[in-house]
Amino acid sequence: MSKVLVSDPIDSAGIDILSQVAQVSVQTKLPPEELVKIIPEYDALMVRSGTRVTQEVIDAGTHLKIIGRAGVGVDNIDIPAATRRGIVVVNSPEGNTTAAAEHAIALMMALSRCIPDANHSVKENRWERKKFMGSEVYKKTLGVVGLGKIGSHVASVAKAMGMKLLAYDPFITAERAEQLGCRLVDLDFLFQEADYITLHIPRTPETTNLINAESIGKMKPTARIINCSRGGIIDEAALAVALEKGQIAGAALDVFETEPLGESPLRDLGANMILTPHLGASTEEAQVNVAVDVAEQIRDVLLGLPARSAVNIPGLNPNVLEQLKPYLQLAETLGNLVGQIAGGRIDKLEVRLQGDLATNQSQPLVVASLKGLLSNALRERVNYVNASIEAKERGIRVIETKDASVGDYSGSLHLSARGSLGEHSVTGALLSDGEIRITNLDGFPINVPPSNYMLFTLHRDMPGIIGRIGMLLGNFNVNIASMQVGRKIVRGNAVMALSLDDPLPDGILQEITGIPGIGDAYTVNL
Ligand SMILES: NC(=O)c1ccc[n+]([C@@H]2O[C@H](COP(=O)([O-])OP(=O)(O)OC[C@H]3O[C@@H](n4cnc5c(N)ncnc54)[C@H](O)[C@@H]3O)[C@@H](O)[C@H]2O)c1
Ligand SMILES: O=C(O)[C@H](O)COP(=O)(O)O
Repeated sequence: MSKVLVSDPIDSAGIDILSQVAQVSVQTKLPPEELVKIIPEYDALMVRSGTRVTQEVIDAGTHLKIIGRAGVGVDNIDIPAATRRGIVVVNSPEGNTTAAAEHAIALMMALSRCIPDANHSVKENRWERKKFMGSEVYKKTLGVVGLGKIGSHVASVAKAMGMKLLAYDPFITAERAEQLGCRLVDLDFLFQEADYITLHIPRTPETTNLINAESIGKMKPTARIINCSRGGIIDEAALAVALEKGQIAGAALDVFETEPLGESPLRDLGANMILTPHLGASTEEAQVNVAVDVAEQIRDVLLGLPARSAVNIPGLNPNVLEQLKPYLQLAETLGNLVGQIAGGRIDKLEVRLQGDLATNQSQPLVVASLKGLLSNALRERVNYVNASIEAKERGIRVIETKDASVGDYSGSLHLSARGSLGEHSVTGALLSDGEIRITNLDGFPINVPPSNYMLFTLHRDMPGIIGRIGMLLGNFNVNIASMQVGRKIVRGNAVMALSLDDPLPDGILQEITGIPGIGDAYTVNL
């Protein structure tokens, strides 16, 4: 039975799902060295933001197939290290969107009405009505930095509260912003005009310290900043100085450069600074959502099924995956086949999507073809995660082409590989029942299903060849399941494709190529 380590607090709904297929061990607050020590035992690791999944952890996790992040941000996981090792990393891109957006709104309201300090004051037996004079958000301008899932939700709630909305997001269109009731503006304009600035962006080199002394200097003295996205996007020292000096009116932070927040000047500020301990996703609903979402994906991957929200499988978004699922197996089979025929070191692979298939995204089929191709050398070590990297490291040049013209099949996939045994090509298609057919080999039309053991010959189309091959295989006690010849002209060159019930014994290829008229022969195991 597979083993899953859960190293952060995860809702029991997720643990129940994992327990259907695996032995689950929940061990939170593990010191890093302890995690490295125990991780070799596990097939899967499930975390939130509390566990740092470093390269050391990943390298030690020799059995790891999947790392699941029950949440959005995967910045605590070394994704390149996981990708190199072929470990799929999944997250829950939408499970806590509402929770995080509502927390941002809650912080904005708490800031505008001094709620935390007023609460504290009453509990301390004071009644300071004058001290906690608030300001309304109605008709104020909210600047949303990052108009993705959470930013959009915040915008729609703020709009309902009567706020005017500005947005900065270099990756969305003005039309999309308009649909959300926002005016897309440049960052400086947003800083200058906004009464409230809310951040909903990932931490990247571009966004690190986006809010700093200089950008704060552009803001109104009445401006208030909310950060419910990632620590490090605000220069905390600069913010503390600005609040101390009254350069801006307030800030509310849920996330910090270092978590848990250690010694910090932010702690010394008054009602103009609200701090929460990374609570954006901490609602009962969000925790069930993310736990179920990620546990289901871990379960599926452990059962050999694809994950719907893998962050390190390029081009495989859930919708595309669903649509292309039958073709992925076709691509993998053809990749495997052409890899064995081309043989040895492959330096070029052309992947051509033909007919109806040409309307699809090619990337997933390229990855699947590479996985099949490389499985000859790398066996189970190659998967959808690392196939492209492995191909690149082996110097395989990949050419993707599309040809919308329809041939014998409405949609087909053509692979051509150049290897140490020459350049070979194979085409395949799916029948209406989803069955795979190999429809062409090296330009010769055939129509054979793939099978475990296959033999292909390139020969002269002349009497006696088929019989002699049949005799030879019979002598070696190899049973022929099906046989087909593909030729372009009578008595010209031809291809023979045989599906066999038994593996071909060593040395038989030499005897086959010794038959007069046979040029080349290839054994293929699919
Ligand atoms: N506090 C919490 O507990 C909590 C919970 C969930 C998510 N988050 C964090 O919130 C952030 C937003 O999450 P999301 O689900 O909305 O992500 P998302 O990917 O849906 O949206 C992010 C948006 O930021 C935009 N963006 C990227 N770089 C930008 C830049 N340089 N300037 C402006 N915009 C930029 C993107 O175009 C995108 O629209 C993430 O950092 C996520 O990790 C925090
Ligand atoms: O990226 C996220 O999903 C949030 O930061 C939530 O993190 P958490 O799961 O540790 O609460």
